[in-house]
Amino acid sequence: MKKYIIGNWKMNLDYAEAKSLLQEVAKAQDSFDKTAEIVVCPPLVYISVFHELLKNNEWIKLGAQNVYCENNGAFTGEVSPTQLKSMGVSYVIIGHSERRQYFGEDNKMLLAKVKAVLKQGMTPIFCCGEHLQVRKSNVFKEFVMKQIEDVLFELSADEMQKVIIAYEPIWAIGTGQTATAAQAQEIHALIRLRLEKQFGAKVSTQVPIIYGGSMKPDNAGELLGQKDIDGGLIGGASLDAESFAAISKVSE
Ligand SMILES: O=C(CO)COP(=O)(O)O
Repeated sequence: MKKYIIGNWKMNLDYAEAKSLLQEVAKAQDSFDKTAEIVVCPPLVYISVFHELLKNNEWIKLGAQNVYCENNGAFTGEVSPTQLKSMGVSYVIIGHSERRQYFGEDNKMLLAKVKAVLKQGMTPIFCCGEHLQVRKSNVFKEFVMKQIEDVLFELSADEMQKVIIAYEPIWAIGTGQTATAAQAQEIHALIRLRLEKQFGAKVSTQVPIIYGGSMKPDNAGELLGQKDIDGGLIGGASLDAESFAAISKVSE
């Protein structure tokens, strides 16, 4: 399966910085793995300018960090799937732990968002992952499986095969403490097994399961070398064009 290298810029960079980072990434094309799908998810406010800037660029795909579940109406401050679609967005991150934690997004909302994004022909990147406390309690596997079952098992097999799953252990996000390749692979394999039981082998082998949490050029090789790790959702290291490119390259 093709590797997915996805940069989540979160709420970082002013416009001048964001534009110059995008230009640096575009200039570094030769340093990226040509066979990987490269996606950048800037803050929403830059999406329309990035759409323009990427007009003649075929290899960098545009992603959004969030979306609302309705296409239009009186939802002050929200942005809809159709609006993102019209700005050339192909990927949408849904259920990032920061949105679950700080904005109280629950399973019902996440399912509505996943469905709304699929309806517009965009790819949801559905995030799951446990807190340190849960990891220590030893029920972390059940916890992560439940996050997936509660939302994604409401989809049809046809819908499911159009979703990317991102496993992001919360204790590894922005902490510099990455999961070991074995820890990540263990959960990825389990997710794939659950997908197979629910949706069949065809779907389970097709759904990309990517890892996020302090992925850097020096640990990406081992992580991306695991059988069930199909890419990375990269925060901090995606804010530097060279590191972002290097992460894609180590997986070649
Ligand atoms: O949350 C993440 C990506 O969505 C990971 O962030 P870091 O790579 O900064 O740990």
